[in-house]
Amino acid sequence: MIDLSQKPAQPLVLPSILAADFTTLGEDVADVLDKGADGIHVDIMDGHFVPNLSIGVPIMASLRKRFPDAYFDVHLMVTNPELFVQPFADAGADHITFHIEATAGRKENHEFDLIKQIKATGCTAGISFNPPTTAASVQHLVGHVEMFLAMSVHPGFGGQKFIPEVLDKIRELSPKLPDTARFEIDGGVGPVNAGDVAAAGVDMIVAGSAVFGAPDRAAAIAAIKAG
Ligand SMILES: O=C(CO)[C@H](O)[C@H](O)COP(=O)(O)O
Ligand SMILES: [Fe+2]
Repeated sequence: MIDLSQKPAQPLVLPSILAADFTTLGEDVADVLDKGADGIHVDIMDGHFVPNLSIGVPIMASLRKRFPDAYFDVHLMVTNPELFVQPFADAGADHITFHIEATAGRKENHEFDLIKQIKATGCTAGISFNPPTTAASVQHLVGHVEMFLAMSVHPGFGGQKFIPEVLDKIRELSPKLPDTARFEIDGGVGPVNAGDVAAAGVDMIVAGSAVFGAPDRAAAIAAIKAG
């Protein structure tokens, strides 16, 4: 089980099930957990915040039922995160990340209400920010969330090309985090750039295609951890 308050010796690797085969999802998840994955990244898309749909609460519940001890990192790419926090927590999420962009135009301090709502469920809370969003836009949440998630692709689809400019934002923000908070990156990360992202200050790596699409998943996970 991942404890976000502890800095890991090596970056943690969380395969995104967006790149799994949904007809054999349980087998794919069992396989990557067996091959060294530290947890599973669950991408939730509403067709509104991002131009794609993915999965919903029943899949989360089935995964938790089959994998009672696994760590599930839920990434909400939705316009109204407040509607989905409790359902995903009830379905078995350990951690819930929402997007700062989803709070634009909402009432002042909406992000603090969301963080409070997530923590009230017993989950840890994360804030995500898209490639065009500055690190300064989320800096006021240092000390309030257990995880920062830098998107290194435009959210909505797996298998996209890594946007290297995001590394500058990670270098800017990561030294400001307390030891008890983690920095995650999501999108286009694999063995070829894992060393660069770790050097920039990331200690949790989401990898979809680079793990599920690898001929040797154990080797891919080990290579991402090793950088
Ligand atoms: O949030 C996401 C997309 O919005 C996914 O987690 C991400 O794209 C992972 O997939 P890959 O490693 O294939 O890029
Ligand atoms: Fe994601």
